[in-house]
Amino acid sequence: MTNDKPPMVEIKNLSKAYRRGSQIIPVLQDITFDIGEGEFMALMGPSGSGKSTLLNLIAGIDKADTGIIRVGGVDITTLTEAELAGWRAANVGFIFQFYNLMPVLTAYENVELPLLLTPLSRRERREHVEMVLGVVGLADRMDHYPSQLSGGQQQRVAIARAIVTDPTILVADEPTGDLDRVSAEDILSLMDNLVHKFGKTIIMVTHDPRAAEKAHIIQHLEKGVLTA
Ligand SMILES: Nc1ncnc2c1ncn2[C@@H]1O[C@H](COP(=O)(O)OP(=O)(O)OP(=O)(O)O)[C@@H](O)[C@H]1O
Repeated sequence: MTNDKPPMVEIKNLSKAYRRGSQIIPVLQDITFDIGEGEFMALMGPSGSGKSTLLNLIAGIDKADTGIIRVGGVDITTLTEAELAGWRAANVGFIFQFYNLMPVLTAYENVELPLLLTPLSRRERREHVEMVLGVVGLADRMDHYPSQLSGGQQQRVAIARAIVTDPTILVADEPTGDLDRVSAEDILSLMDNLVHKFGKTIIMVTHDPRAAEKAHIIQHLEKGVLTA
């Protein structure tokens, strides 16, 4: 795929180690790659190879030791914790393996949650929430609680919540890991739609080869080093 725009995500010479007492455990070593706008990337690799750590760095949840992470032109490694929190809220949509919905809130209320941090009026929030619940095919389930929804439907609500603020990037950590094959296919088609119809940029950690097949690019990590 050719793309003459600057990359949506630029990662240069990124390294990260965890310290346990005097022990230093290298987790990511000298990682460099780009992700274009509207691309769908899968991160694969054995357990412990550093996939979630890399995803968390790109999403601004964790801090790199060295290197550059530019997302939408902003080098997030230079931001303070407070700036990073604001940046995350405005720029990153999260999709988790276990959905992470609030059980006491309806589908509508779960999706509205990130908008409560914005200056949007109640009416504007309603328009946004109804629109994204329509995109994920759950317009008729708005008043259901998570416990009244299937796993696949809960993941759809979580995806609606991730896109409702129109973030710069979507990060997904094993989004199909808790789903049966049919629901997993369904969620992957939805993610594919977000990329093709809405131009979203997605970075997804997965062990599932069928999930990776949907992606445009697959990056393999092996003991903290990119191998492809
Ligand atoms: N907070 C932490 N403190 C110390 N070590 C950590 C921490 N988080 C992760 N690690 C270590 O970093 C390495 C990479 O972990 P990471 O979760 O990124 O791997 P992964 O490829 O996502 O694995 P999995 O597929 O099992 O989720 C592992 O050796 C892990 O033990």
